[in-house]
Order: sequence, then C-alpha cells, then structure tokens
Amino acid sequence: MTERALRLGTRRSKLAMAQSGQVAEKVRQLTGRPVELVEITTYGDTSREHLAQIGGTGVFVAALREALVKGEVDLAVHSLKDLPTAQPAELVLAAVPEREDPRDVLIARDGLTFAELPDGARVGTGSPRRMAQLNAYARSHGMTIETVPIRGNIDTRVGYVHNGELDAVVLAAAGLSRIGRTDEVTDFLSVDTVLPAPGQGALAIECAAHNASLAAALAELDDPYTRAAVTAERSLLAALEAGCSAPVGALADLLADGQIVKEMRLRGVVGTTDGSTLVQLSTTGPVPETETQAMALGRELAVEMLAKGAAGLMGERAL
Ligand SMILES: NCc1[nH]cc(CCC(=O)O)c1CC(=O)O
Repeated sequence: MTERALRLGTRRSKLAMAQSGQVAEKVRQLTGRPVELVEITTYGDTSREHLAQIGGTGVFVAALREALVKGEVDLAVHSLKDLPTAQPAELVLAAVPEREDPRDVLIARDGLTFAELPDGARVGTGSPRRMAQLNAYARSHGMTIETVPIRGNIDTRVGYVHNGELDAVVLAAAGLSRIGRTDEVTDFLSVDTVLPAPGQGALAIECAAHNASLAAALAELDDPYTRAAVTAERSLLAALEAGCSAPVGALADLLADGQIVKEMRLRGVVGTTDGSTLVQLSTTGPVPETETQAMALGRELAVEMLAKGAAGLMGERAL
C-alpha cells in the first residue's frame, strides 16, 4: 500500500524552490512517501515596499504558516532567519538541519573585495544590520562608502552590479550556495567584520503540532548543535525586543579544544545604520543541552548589551 503524498508548502522564489526541493528529497528518503511541492505566495513576495518599512517580521512566513494551520500542506520549509521568534502553539519546529555557511558575502564589480572598494562606492543592501556593520568597518578603515537600500530576489540584487547601477551588493552565502551561484562571490565577509542575522544559513522545517508522527519522522533531520546555536541567537533577538529587520547580528558557535567541544560562544551586535555606534559583545557558556539553556545564553547576552545602551540604537527606524 502506498501512502498519500506529503504536501510541502514553499515560496516560489528560486531560492525557496531550491531549498524546499532539497528538503523534499530528504523527507522522501526518510519516510518512503512521495513529497509534492505546493507553491504559496507570501506578502513579502508581492509587496514592493522596503522590508524595513513593512516591519519585516514574518512577511515571508505568515502565508506558509496559515496553510499549515489550515491543513492545506503537511510541512513547510523556511529560511530560519525569516522566522519570527514567537512560535505559534499550533505549529512545531520539527527540524533545524545542519547550518550552511552563515556568512554574508560581497558580489562586486571587477572582482573587488570589500577593502578594495574605491571611495564613494555604492553598496546595495536593504538590511539595517548589514548597513550598520559595513559603515562601521568603513569608518574605522578610513573608507567612505554609500549604502543603497535595495531588495528583491537574488537575480534582481546581483543584477544591479551587472548593469552598473551599484559597485557591489551584499547577500547571504547560504542563499547563493543553495542555488549554485557561490562562484560569483568576490569576498566572503569575515564574521569578525559582519555578524550574520540570527539563524542565517539555517533552515526551519515546520509542521502542525498535532501531526506527532510526521514531527517525529522530521526530527531525524534535526542537527542539535545548529538548533542550540540558532535558539541562542533568536533568544538574544527576542530579548532585545527586535525583529528580523532590526540592526541586530548574532552568531553562536562551538569552541573546541582539539576534537573536544568545550563551550558555546554567542556573539551579538547592534548598531546605528550609519555605523557611528556599535554595541558588540560576546559570551560563552556550557554547550546547551536543552532549549531552556540555549535561550538563557541568548538572554544573558541581551542583558549585557542592553546595559551598554543597545535599546537606544535599535529605536532608530531608519533605512
Ligand atoms: N532576507 C531574505 C533571505 N532569507 C534567507 C536568505 C538567505 C539564506 C539564509 O540565510 O538562510 C535571504 C537572502 C539574503 O539575505 O541574501
């Protein structure tokens, strides 16, 4: 007897289709069931407004979650960094697979790296987090750059460099890697220069909370270290009371002594988009073994960042 196909809800962008296709294949192998992709259009796909203006939070995710709640699809794949920090009770984050490269990258004309950009270079990014950190780097290295707010899918954004409108654009390495375009990268930005968005490079696989057998099957795709890391990063974001369009970067990683994993480190940054002020801090603790412990690591760092004035920097709703 063959069971009915699992319906996997996905956005229609090239990136969403690529990552959903990759997860669909793994779910097929895992469950032995056919998996069909169901395309869903989200507000973030149709709105032409700047993300920082529409609030960012959940614009790519709400319609997918609605389809899950209504039972129109069985599972959904999101870029974890697009997922609001509040988890709806009807849904479970069934798996967070192993994270890809979390870094941001530059695609610049003539193969230029960030440090090689000429004075006055026009750098496209709609992300306040990227603007804040790139401008801070430029200031401290005697460079002048102009950050230009852009949005759109990967083709659109890279297109601004090819058509000469911009000298460079900044994107997530993971997105380019999932659509097989890392060869166009001209500079992988060190996380010491630009901390990624909380959850960047990771995927989230959600299903209905009542579908316990599917949730249990999907749990096989979970990577506990990635889950602990992104849980700490998102807890920091939530404790700062910031959304995914706020100028907040965070990255948790493991500190090892040879082969032995010792601790988890969590780094966080908040800044003004002009880069004149950054609050950048780091904390370490035992590798979290529970969600509660991972959340505590994030909250701990948030308290320290707030004590250093982080809230005042986020109040700014500028592009
Ligand atoms: N904000 C859109 C978005 N959501 C996830 C990714 C990339 C993939 C990822 O970080 O997992 C991107 C594009 C980008 O920032 O360049």
